Amino acid sequence: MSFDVIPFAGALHDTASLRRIEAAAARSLGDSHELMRRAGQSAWRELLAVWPQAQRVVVVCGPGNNGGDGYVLAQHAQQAGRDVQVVRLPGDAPRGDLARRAAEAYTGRVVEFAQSLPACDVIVDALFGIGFSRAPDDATRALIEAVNAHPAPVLALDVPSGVDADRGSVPGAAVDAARTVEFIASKSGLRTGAALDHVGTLTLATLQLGVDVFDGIAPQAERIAPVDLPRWLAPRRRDSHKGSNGRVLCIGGEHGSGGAIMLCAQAALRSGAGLVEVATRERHIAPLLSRLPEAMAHEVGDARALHDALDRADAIAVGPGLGQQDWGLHLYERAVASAKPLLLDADALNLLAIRPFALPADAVITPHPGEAARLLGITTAQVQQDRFAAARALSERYACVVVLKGAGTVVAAAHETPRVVAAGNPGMAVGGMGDVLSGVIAALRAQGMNAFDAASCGALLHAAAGDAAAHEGGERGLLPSDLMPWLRHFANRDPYVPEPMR
Ligand SMILES: NC(=O)C1=CN([C@@H]2O[C@H](COP(=O)(O)OP(=O)(O)OC[C@H]3O[C@@H](n4cnc5c(N)ncnc54)[C@H](O)[C@@H]3O)[C@@H](O)[C@H]2O)[C@@H](O)CC1
Ligand SMILES: [K+]
Repeated sequence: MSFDVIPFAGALHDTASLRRIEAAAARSLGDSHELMRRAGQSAWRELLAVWPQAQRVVVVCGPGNNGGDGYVLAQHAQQAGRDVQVVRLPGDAPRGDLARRAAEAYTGRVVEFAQSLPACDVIVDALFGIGFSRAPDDATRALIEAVNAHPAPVLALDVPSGVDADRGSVPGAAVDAARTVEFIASKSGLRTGAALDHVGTLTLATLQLGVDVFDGIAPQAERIAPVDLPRWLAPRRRDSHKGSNGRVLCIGGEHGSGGAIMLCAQAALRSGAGLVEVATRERHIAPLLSRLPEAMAHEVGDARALHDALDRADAIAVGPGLGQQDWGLHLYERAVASAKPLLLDADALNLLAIRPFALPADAVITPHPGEAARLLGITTAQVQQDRFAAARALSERYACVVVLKGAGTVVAAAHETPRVVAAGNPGMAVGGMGDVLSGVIAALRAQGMNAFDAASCGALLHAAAGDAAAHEGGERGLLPSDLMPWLRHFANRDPYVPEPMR
């Protein structure tokens, strides 16, 4: 059976799985070269469809099979009457049989890269694919920089060269592609971290393989996009009441940080919580209630009031503006000890890093890379080098669900396939955005969603709202408050939403 869409649309694979899939595909076709032929041909079709006017095509070929795909494309371009040049580094003639065969079939010009690339309308990046294995040396870096400095758009084959297709990191320099056509299956590393600045628009060429080539190979991660929201956000029952929609308790707002807990509470209400209470400093209560009369706010100096509020809550968000002084520490300890569905963010994570309490089962933490680094005792750069590994390590160390924020948010939990959020934008890198996310996830928990789904759906809802708000008025100057109407929109919307650009 042939198919154009892989069986599990959000499936993401790592390079080890891809090697196994490729081997199964080669066995089923009885010829490895056929795969390369199909890869090069589909990439050529993609180039033709996107840049039909392009007459001059430069194909930058590396020494491996990614280069082999490039020679196949070059041959198609030449046969179609285009002005084609293959450019390669001195010493980068094809090394393996497959790529050599593809190179021999191409009879056009091959030039060695010196300092600059020829004038052209499109550059095809066939330097490295999933075989990229180390930081580029000086000569390779110079070639990558020449590609990026060239005015022509770049079509990357399988992976933008220089991007680690498993981790999403860029150990040296990487090609900035306008488009990347992935072969056979989508790669987990192209959905998170630094990779997102290099991939451009991602498309998938399935090479007309049968579903059987995926037999026994589980995806490493799942890509989730706004179209997936209805999976979790079914329409409400007609006879629901405010109690059945859950009561959220938001804890935080030390002196000087009252806005954080207000944003958290407002986001919880806009994400469908039936009742929202806020435990905060007394001086924040009046401004909070004047902005958000739907919330109930308490001064928590009184131990009885805190006990009752904790007892009533269906889910607790602790951390926004909490501070790390005695007041915050006390509230953090009480929240963790409550054994209620718990969301920890911001200062609650800083307190967790220095006072590692055992978290209640199914707690959710939402660190940004800096907080994740503190929680793991490593550097932020190390977190970003492998965001999947960092999220997994956090979920194991703290026995909780982890939402590792940043470009391509990763949601991880023990015994679950990690999810990567294919939405969100750099306008969301602004103070207060995390407080909104905390409120969203706590609201979904209070409405009965399990921790992993609430974390995934909440991260997606937050990102979709951020994209809609940015679409309205731009990324710069986007405020967390701008997301509020969009949270409501996406929490209720029709099943159909256009796919994002990646
Ligand atoms: N194996 C298969 O069945 C298929 C492979 N295909 C293509 O083949 C690619 C994988 O091919 P390969 O495994 O040959 O690997 P690549 O072509 O991605 O790269 C491996 C080559 O690059 C060198 N290299 C890696 N990192 C380097 C660095 N930083 N600096 C300098 N040299 C470096 C390696 O020494 C090796 O020679 C896929 O991404 C895909 O494009 C497709 O043709 C489809 C079928
Ligand atoms: K490439």
